[in-house]
Amino acid sequence: MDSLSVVLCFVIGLISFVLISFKKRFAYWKDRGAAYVEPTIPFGNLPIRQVHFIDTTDPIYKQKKPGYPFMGAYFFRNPVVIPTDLDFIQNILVKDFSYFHERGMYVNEEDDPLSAHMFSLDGDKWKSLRGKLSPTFTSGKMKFMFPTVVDVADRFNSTLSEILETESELELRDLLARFTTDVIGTCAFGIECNSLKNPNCKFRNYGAKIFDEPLHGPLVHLFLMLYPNVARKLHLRFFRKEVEDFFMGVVRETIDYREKNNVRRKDFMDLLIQLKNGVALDEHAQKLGRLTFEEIVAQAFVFFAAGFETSSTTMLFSLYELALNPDIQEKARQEIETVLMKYEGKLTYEAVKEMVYVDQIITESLRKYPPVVNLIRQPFKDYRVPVYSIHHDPEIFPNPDVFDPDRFTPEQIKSRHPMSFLGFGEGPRNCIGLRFGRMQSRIGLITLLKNYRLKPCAKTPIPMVFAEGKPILSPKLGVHLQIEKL
Ligand code: HEM
Repeated sequence: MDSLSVVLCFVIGLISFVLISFKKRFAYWKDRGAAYVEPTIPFGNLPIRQVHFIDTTDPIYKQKKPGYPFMGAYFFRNPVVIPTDLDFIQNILVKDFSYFHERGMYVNEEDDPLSAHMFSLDGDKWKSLRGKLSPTFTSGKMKFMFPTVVDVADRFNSTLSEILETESELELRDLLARFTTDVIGTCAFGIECNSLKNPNCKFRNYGAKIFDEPLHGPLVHLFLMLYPNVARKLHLRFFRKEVEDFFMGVVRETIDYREKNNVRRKDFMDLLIQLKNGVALDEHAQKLGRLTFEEIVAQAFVFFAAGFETSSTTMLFSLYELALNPDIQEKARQEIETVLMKYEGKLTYEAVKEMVYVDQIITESLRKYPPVVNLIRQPFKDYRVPVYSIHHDPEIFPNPDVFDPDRFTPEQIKSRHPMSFLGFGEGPRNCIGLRFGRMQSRIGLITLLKNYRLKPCAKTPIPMVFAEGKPILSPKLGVHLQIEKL
């Protein structure tokens, strides 16, 4: 045989080997009698072009088959479960939680201490942190932080009103991200960063870097999740070093200052410092040991990362829908005025709790535009609960494209399956910051609706187009609205 024939044989052999191995792998769901979507080599059921995360699961969910609790799919060569039945989802998230408590995210404590935060950690470390930090999110603690959030909202309002002296149409995505950055900057780090007034505020710049300029592209992210041990050996990080240095520096300075000057404030940092010093925050809470400095930084960081963009996009989509639905906007404004009159014009914790229609608007916005579009659980296979698809399933929410806050009256909620709304996830691994997220979104919305009327303008994206490749559901080109001072 000449050398060309040898090379040809080798190439043909290699291709045959790869094809047979893919074929074998792609028989996984068929062999088990599951309902599945036919995969293609090499991406499985993943779309080839750069897409939003919705597109990784929604086309599969839409092919769901009656009588089957899930659709089998493949992300590259890996079999993935896309649950389609709400009882089955309840088993995963709640009833069988003891088997489904892991997310399987990449953590590299040594090279990248920020990655060791509660969202990514699994096993005993997650359990211990969740136990330690749950008492920081009780309704009592929310009441304690409420005045701090209202102060930030007041500052936000006065800066916005200054901007509106010269402009009437504004892009709101960045503006609202600045508001929630200021809230979390104040509540998680105790830093008064008026990022709205100061566009070069470091908190906003580093916050934007986390989501808008991730260190790696989607392929490397997948590599980190699929081969974490190799990635750790290669010392691969998840977050940029400069982001780590910034957050480490801020937390170190804050703790040093507070401990030296005996400063106590109504914020998460105060609660985290107490945990560092071994103080049990809740009489019922188990004493689970102290938090180390690195653990404090990683948790303060995740409060920031998980808390600012989720809440700002919740407000953003709510305002977008209110601008398109002036009747709903007026009804909300009337509720705000009526309740405030009862409380002598003061935005108190109790007043906000009474504004139930505003809360229904937030929930309806989270239904139509859930910031986290898939929930991940990884017992032994990858499970992706398709939140966006469930929220848009006409069998669960008739006319899903219509924005209707009345879907969330107590009677309507009772009439549906408990797993039909998953905006904050469900079960013991749901969103720990749910109360805080709702609180800051309510305060922000109330402040804006009380003082301004919102209308669509020529630049408003109708219909909404989502940004591709972003972990949090967000509009592609921001949301421009016309804002009138009342
Ligand atoms: C409207 C605002 C928010 C939304 C829609 C939201 C949504 C979510 C969702 C869907 C999850 C995953 C739940 C699951 O897998 O079942 C999650 C987890 C988490 N969220 Fe939020 N979130 C919001 C605000 C916040 C805030 C303000 C904080 C912190 C201050 C926060 C901190 C976290 C953390 C630490 C986790 C991981 C919990 C764990 O693994 O134990 N979130 N969030």
